[in-house]
Amino acid sequence: MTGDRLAIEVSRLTKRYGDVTAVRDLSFTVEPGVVTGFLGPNGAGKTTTMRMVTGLVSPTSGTATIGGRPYGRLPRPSRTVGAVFDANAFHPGHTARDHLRVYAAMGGYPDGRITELLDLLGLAEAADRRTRGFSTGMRQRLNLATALLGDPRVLLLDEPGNGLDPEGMSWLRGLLRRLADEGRTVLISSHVLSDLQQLVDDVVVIRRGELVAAGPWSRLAGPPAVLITSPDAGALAAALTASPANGGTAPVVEAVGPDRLRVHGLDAPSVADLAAARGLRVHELVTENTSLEQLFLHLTTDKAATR
Ligand SMILES: Nc1ncnc2c1ncn2[C@@H]1O[C@H](COP(=O)(O)OP(=O)(O)OP(=O)(O)O)[C@@H](O)[C@H]1O
Repeated sequence: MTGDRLAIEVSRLTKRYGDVTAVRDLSFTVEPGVVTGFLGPNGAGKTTTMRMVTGLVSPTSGTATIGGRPYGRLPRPSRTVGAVFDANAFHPGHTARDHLRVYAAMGGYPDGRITELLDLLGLAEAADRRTRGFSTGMRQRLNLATALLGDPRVLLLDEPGNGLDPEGMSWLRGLLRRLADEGRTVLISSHVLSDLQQLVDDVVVIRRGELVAAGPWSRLAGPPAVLITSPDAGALAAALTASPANGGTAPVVEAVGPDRLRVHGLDAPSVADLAAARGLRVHELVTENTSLEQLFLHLTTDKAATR
């Protein structure tokens, strides 16, 4: 399947466990060639959804397909989809190489692939050590190596950054970026939103099993705000709200301190020009991008969810 671009399609997926509805009527698409972040508070249904996509859990209703087919109907599922769910699923007495040998034998992959992956995942030196002494970061690397054995076109990783130090995170970002650039489909869940921000192109946000938002991160984040410090903040706020921006609507101005304003709907040069035209003093002007964390909190609080 080398070179295939396979989207994941989740359509009206529902999973009930007795009285608990873990996932409810959930639909979204994960595109190939980009890294998609799967976000949601604890218990939102991320793992259940990923398990349904990989055929480990059967849906109560709805479908999940990869390249148009359910996981169970893919011709060679383990060569098409690599998934990581549990960072601790190793035999403690096995070395990293033993662990990969077992999985390589099951999938019919050559031994050369093991050495290649131990190198790629930065585990060459630890290859012959028993996994019982592995740090969480090393376990994450070994899990990823296991998922990559079949050179899959689709990767589903549940919290792959857990336990990685900043250097490990930066390495993981580079690796996932490269895999996506090769046209693979990469879906990762994470709690550490600041780590994801520098990595994801698209996001899918769920809450209590339901979709809250999905799409390119840059679109969901919206245009940046402008943070301005001015001893003439009051006069500047009045001038800004009286000035229609490009689209004809006035910018929204928020007071964030006695001499600080946050301006939405007008870019930094326009704010500066307007202040200069009115003879108002500006001490500081900063463009402020929405963080993934801000968007996440905005989308997953009760107030947002009941809109
Ligand atoms: N096998 C199961 N039996 C009963 N309830 C379950 C089962 N698996 C998950 N649940 C419930 O379904 C809901 C969603 O759980 P899930 O693990 O999918 O969420 P999550 O978003 O991955 O959470 P976390 O970020 O905490 O891992 C939770 O209320 C959980 O308790």
